Amino acid sequence: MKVVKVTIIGFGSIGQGVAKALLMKKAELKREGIDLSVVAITDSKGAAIDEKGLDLQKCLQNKAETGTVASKDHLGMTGLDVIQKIDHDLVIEVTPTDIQTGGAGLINMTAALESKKDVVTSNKGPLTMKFRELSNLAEKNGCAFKFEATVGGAMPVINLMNEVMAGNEIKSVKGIFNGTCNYILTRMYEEKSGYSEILTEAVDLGIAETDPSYDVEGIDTACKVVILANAVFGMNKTIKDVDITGITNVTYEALEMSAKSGKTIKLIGEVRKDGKLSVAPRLVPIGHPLSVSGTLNVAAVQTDLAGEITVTGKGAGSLETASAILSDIISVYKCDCKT
Ligand SMILES: NC(=O)C1=CN([C@@H]2O[C@H](COP(=O)(O)OP(=O)(O)OC[C@H]3O[C@@H](n4cnc5c(N)ncnc54)[C@H](OP(=O)(O)O)[C@@H]3O)[C@@H](O)[C@H]2O)C=CC1
Ligand SMILES: N[C@@H](CC=O)C(=O)O
Ligand code: NA
Repeated sequence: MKVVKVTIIGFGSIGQGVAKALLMKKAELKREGIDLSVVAITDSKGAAIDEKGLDLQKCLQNKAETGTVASKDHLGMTGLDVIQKIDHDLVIEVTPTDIQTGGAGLINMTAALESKKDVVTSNKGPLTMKFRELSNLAEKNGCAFKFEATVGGAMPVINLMNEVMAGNEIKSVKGIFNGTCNYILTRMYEEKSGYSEILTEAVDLGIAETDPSYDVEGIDTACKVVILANAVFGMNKTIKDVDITGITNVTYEALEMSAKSGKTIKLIGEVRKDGKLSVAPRLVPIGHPLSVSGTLNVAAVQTDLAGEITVTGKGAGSLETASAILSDIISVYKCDCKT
């Protein structure tokens, strides 16, 4: 069994979730013929490196106790340094989403693919800005580029439409793609309060974006709509192509009035085959498949052969999102000629 050498770039909620999932699933992965060795982890302060394989439990402990995973001798070392200097096969890129410049994620993914490393990511910024360029680079260099975790967290949606439902024409997809907004709308109604009070709870749960205005202003949902449009429908869209309204103007009174007529308000993202992309709060009948609560996400996919398929699952969260990353890793290395 070949050892797959891995780096984790970003060690916040998701990076730590990945480390925990790898610890929990080591034996199962080996049974699938996959022996993963994490040789470097970085956060904003530096890196931990061991070319023979890091002790993940120790890395989690160091992060909890000192605020950084970095060892004293690798303080200041960046994700890019690690990608360029350390011998490895797979980059798990989980730095913050930045849709202004693509952030460190775009630099890291480009460098990884240019040096023929596989990339698995939950970072939406680079895919929202440069999906086609990154996919082409991966193809040109024979690398895997997998991103199930970028849309709907643990909820299978990209691989569902591209792989499991192969043969179907996908006509449209719509649903709830932001766990933070769904949690806030659910809790606002329960607590009779405004969105800003509940936002703090979502931040504490580790589900909000590093900049939570991305969540409540609908930008995060718009990123996911763009990724679905490009990765599933073969479009070439950016965030400028999405009509976006967030939840900042939704009040408790509006939720209460909707409930009186048997409806609830949900932030719905939609991709239509005619190219129309939208994000907006919409009225959904209580009990309808799209009226899921809390951090749940949901996607209703319209197809020509299968009709409507609806999936739901945790759209955010540390271990939940790590599960989508793990399933992408397994799909790359199980029965793969690379190993
Ligand atoms: N949280 C969730 O439920 C989900 C998140 N995502 C996406 O996953 C990604 C990670 O999210 P999450 O873990 O919640 O974010 P966090 O803010 O919790 O963690 C981000 C991590 O990246 C590190 N970091 C920041 N800048 C850099 C940099 N320039 N180079 C290297 N590391 C850097 C931070 O360092 P430090 O620790 O030192 O601050 C931190 O470790 C984001 O793109 C997000 O959109 C996707 C699905 C669900
Ligand atoms: N902040 C996002 C995290 C997952 O993409 C959300 O709340 O859905
Ligand atoms: Na997903």
